[in-house]
Amino acid sequence: MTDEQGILFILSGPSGVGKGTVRKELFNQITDLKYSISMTTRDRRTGEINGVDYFYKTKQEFEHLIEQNQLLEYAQYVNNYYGTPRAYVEETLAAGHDVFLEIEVQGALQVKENFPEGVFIFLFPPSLEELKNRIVDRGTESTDLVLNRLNEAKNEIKQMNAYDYVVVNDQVDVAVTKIQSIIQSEHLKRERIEQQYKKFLEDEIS
Ligand SMILES: Nc1ncnc2c1ncn2[C@@H]1O[C@H](COP(=O)(O)OP(=O)(O)OP(=O)(O)O)[C@@H](O)[C@H]1O
Ligand SMILES: Nc1nc2c(ncn2[C@@H]2O[C@H](COP(=O)(O)O)[C@@H](O)[C@H]2O)c(=O)[nH]1
Repeated sequence: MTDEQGILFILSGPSGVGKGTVRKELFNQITDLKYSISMTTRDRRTGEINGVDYFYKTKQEFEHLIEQNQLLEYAQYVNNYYGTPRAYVEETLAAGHDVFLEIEVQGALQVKENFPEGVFIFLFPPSLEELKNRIVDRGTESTDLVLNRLNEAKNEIKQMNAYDYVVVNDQVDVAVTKIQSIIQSEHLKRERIEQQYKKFLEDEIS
């Protein structure tokens, strides 16, 4: 057991619930958290930057990454691939930094199998009506894609029991404060376990 490894935090929840908005505000408050930039085959939206919002890949490039086992998890979500680069996450955690993933539910469940010690947070909408308004008002998807994403949302919400924490995103600042508290308490929990383990080893030697 070592206290050098960082903690992996996974934020997921339905499209449009506000994961990106909450994550960006969280990163304004906590500067020593590292964001894992995902790979995707979806088209770049206006204003998005390759290497900042995502690494944009062709389907062929993405499937090559899958074959090379370079993804910690990946999912097909509404006709596109999305995935987390394995090397960045493993190397950053090993260097002692916390890593933050913002991913959909199928991918989060894969991470849970490989990294059960991760901290899984589900961001929940105040209502389905509000979720729909947020996706529509964002204006980034066609009507068909909004409907596909809302259908996915219902399946995703059914799986929120698999998460360690559920945070309602009614007001962004309140959701951010709750996630900050989760991060702090997870650190305290691990410090206490570490101390108990060290004490156990000392007692055993003496
Ligand atoms: N608490 C909130 N109250 C009102 N509007 C919000 C709130 N949080 C986010 N929004 C708005 O909802 C829309 C969707 O937010 P955002 O893009 O962050 O969602 P997301 O979960 O990251 O979506 P996706 O999974 O599709 O990337 C944005 O227009 C954002 O400004
Ligand atoms: N399984 C993964 N899901 C991811 C990843 N990166 C983002 N996402 C999620 O996909 C949907 C759609 O995203 P959008 O940018 O097209 O709106 C959303 O829920 C994202 O959180 C990933 O690496 N793996």
